[in-house]
Amino acid sequence: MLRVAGLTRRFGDHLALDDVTFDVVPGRMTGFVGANGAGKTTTMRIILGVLAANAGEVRWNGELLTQEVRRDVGYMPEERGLYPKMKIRDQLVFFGRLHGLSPDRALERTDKLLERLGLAERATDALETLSLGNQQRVQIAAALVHEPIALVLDEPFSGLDPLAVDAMVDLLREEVTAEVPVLFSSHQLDLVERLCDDLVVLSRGKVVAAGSVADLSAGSSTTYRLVVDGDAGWLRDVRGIEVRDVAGGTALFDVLDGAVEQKILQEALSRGPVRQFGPERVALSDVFREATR
Ligand SMILES: Nc1ncnc2c1ncn2[C@@H]1O[C@H](COP(=O)(O)OP(=O)(O)OP(=O)(O)O)[C@@H](O)[C@H]1O
Repeated sequence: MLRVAGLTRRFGDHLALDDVTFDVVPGRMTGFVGANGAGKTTTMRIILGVLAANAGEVRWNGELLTQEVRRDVGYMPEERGLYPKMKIRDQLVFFGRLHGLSPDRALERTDKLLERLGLAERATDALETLSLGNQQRVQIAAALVHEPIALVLDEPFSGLDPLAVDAMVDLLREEVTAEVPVLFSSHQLDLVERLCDDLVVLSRGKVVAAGSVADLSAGSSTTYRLVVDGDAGWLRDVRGIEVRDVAGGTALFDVLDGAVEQKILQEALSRGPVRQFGPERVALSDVFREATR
């Protein structure tokens, strides 16, 4: 597990990170979201040791993250860091070697990744001759080539077309299944909602929400939605709930007494077909807006 604990970073008078603490757990994909300037890139740079913190620490499986272990973390920096004139296969092999792979293994991994990312035919082309989206695919390959123990990816999906997003998502899911903790930042909340198991929301340098996407979007679990074919107005006479809204067959209500929920379902079924019944979920964009207000 990757643990970020109490990270604080100042740039002059500006407090960019204020006691930032969260975990990136193996077998789970963690989304890192926050408005422009919230401190995501700064946090990721500190994790990778590119930038120093004023206070706090980064731990890997309980131990302080050393430079040696950092070498095994896959990183996709915001500023992207590839060589424009170098052939893409050569540079991926180079990065694999830099991180300690044997020449054979580096080549094997490179060709597998190029194949998976639909770039096998471009293997001997210089990076700069590729479209920006394809350059980004090479960038993710560079983060993955050395079989990293954890992945820290700064905006890996920005600028990608839907097919490239899917190819990258498949690759990342394989890493997650192999118990590699994955942290990625993104402004695309729909993508984050689709992909992530866990979420960390940063606002002006502070963690303002963290936890599983399921928990964060469960909202107030006492608010229920009922959708029936007939009129749901009868709910107004039920004790133990507070009706928020009824429009035809659709009703939104708060359960004040836990036991009443199943009785309502039975009553609704006895009156006709029930199309929907359960706690109301909150869209991630609303969770984000609420947390960063
Ligand atoms: N090298 C630096 N010198 C001075 N200020 C910096 C430096 N790097 C970051 N900052 C400031 O720290 C704050 C956090 O920036 P950071 O790039 O980490 O945010 P972010 O969440 O990644 O934003 P974005 O979504 O726009 O990429 C910002 O106010 C930024 O201006």
